[in-house]
Amino acid sequence: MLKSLSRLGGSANKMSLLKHNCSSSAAVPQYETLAVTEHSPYVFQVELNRPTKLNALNQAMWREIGEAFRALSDNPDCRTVVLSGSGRAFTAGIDLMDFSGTLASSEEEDIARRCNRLHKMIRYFQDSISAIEKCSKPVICAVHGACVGAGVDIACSADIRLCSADAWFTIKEVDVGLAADIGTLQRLPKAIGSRSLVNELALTARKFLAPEAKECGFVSSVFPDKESLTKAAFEMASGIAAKSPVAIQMTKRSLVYSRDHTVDESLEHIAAWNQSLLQSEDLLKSAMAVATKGPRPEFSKL
Ligand SMILES: CC/C=C\C=C\CC(=O)SCCNC(=O)CCNC(=O)[C@H](O)C(C)(C)COP(=O)(O)OP(=O)(O)OC[C@H]1O[C@@H](n2cnc3c(N)ncnc32)[C@H](O)[C@@H]1OP(=O)(O)O
Repeated sequence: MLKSLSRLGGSANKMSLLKHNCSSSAAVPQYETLAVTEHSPYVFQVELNRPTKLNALNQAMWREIGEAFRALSDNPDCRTVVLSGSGRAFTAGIDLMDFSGTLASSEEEDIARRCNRLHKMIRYFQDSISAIEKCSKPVICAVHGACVGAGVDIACSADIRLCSADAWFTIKEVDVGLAADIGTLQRLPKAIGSRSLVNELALTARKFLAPEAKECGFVSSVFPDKESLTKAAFEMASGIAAKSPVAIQMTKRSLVYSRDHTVDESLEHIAAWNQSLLQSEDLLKSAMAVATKGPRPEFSKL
């Protein structure tokens, strides 16, 4: 087995020597409503950071979530992201004061122009939250306390959801006179098994607590408190970050693609990608380490 692995890796080994540690660290941008930090090598944290307003999403936060996840997607120093909230809640959803200001229109604005503006605004908010799903790096969403409205949109866009025992969720939109339009109605039915439960939660806006979130598969684990949740989220993130970034990023890409396509389309999708990625040095390094029971390999930045 080792002989055939080394044949496979002849050119990959040379490439590895040339490329190893060639790329330099990129600076982490600063944000008004988010705290973005490099927690440990290759692991970043994005913290919603308006704790006095329970991390309600104002205009700046809508903009910055999109900006931050697009930047992390392109940042070779980032391999996994933990997304959490500062203070006593994950988020209380859209900032209702800020939002009512956005909805107000001047008397000169006719219906067509108002519709045009609102359509753009909705698409802009959607793009911001979709940037989490489109981020090439896995995003682990760690929810504690309230997760309301737009918070559920955010959680639905993450790859892995964990929560603390005090977490509670509500698809609150119908209670504030809205049909949810930022992704929950599109993504939640694909995240949990029961269509009836999705419909019930969206139509009644009733709270669901951590045990129910776990039981229905919305979160994969519940931890006793925020501290243990955060610790577990970072342990998971570090474990993922230690693996081949080629393998991890392609796995995320394939999982997201497969959710929205047929099995046959998805098999062709991964075959088309893997005809290139099977030639990566990461495959050789990882397979060698497994075959020789050797130490975990280091991987070049991606
Ligand atoms: C195009 C549309 C795009 C997106 C649409 C998204 C839809 C949604 O997100 S719908 C959900 C909207 N959010 C809500 O309805 C939640 C409102 N908040 C609450 O119900 C409560 O705050 C709570 C989450 C149950 C927590 O209650 P409590 O523990 O008693 O804290 P409070 O004293 O109420 O709040 C503390 C502080 O935060 C401010 N705040 C809370 N939520 C919001 C919010 N959504 N928008 C703006 N501000 C909020 C609250 O006013 C307090 O601020 P003070 O300055 O201390 O008064």
